[in-house]
Amino acid sequence: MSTSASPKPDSAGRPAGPVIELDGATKRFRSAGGVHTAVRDLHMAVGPGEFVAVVGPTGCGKSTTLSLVSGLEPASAGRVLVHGRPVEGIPDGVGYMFQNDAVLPWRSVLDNVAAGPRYRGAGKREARDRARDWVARVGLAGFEGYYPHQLSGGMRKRVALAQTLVNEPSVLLMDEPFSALDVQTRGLMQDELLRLWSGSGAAVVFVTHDLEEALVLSDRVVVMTAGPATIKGVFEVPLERPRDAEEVRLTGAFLDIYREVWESLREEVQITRERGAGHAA
Ligand SMILES: Nc1ncnc2c1ncn2[C@@H]1O[C@H](COP(=O)(O)OP(=O)(O)OP(=O)(O)O)[C@@H](O)[C@H]1O
Repeated sequence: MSTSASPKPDSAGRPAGPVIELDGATKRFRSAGGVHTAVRDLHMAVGPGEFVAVVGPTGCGKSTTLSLVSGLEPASAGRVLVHGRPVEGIPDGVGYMFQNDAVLPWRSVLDNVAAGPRYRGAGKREARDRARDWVARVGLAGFEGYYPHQLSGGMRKRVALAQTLVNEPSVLLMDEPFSALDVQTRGLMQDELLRLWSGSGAAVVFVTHDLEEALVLSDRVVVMTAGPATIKGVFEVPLERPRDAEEVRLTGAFLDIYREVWESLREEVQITRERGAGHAA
């Protein structure tokens, strides 16, 4: 795993080294049925400006891993660090995007995007100026006054992207943000994300069921085992940037890395399916 070590603090005065670090992180949930281990002994480091995708079988613990980084859930054992500091609550500089977006139906596009900066203390005018800029950057100039119900699914996702990026996160956590979109819109959003992320310096952890999506977007793919999730393998993605989401999947290099990662993932998917069949029997 890359640690992108640099001897000096970054421009925001943050410590050098990985932006995200999981060091033996484990999460156990207590329920009426007893204690359930969701993720176990995770070791992972993500440097500034790195894009890491996490894939694994259904229910293995991918979302739980993101919850540990975002501070939504405390680790039961091990350490989770963001910018070199232990995560206690939601760390500064973290932005998220989930499958269900946080676009509020009663607010216009502009007000939805301006809400984050307002909440973080920006004045009304500054928040709206920044929001207007991001609305344009995600390709929605002219739609500032529209309400979410007047937008297509893809446009709504663009609003959600602007809502997240307007806060200029140094850590971007994405949990299947495009999985509800049709295939074409999904490809467009993948391109859009790559364009907006490139040069932002943000460290991204992107959870997806879709291995193609993982490879199109990331520098590295982390394959998780059937639950409780631990890291089975880490694969560097040898595809040049900038990438075109539609074109890159047709290249020989893409097919080679796809086969290699799928070989690893397939075994875990199979284990999960067999367990499911066992439960159904
Ligand atoms: N708050 C919670 N309380 C109890 N169990 C939980 C909680 N959150 C998650 N789990 C359990 O932890 C395991 C991992 O769940 P998680 O949502 O992290 O998996 P996932 O890989 O993201 O799933 P999917 O692929 O379906 O999105 C599951 O068995 C789930 O039921």
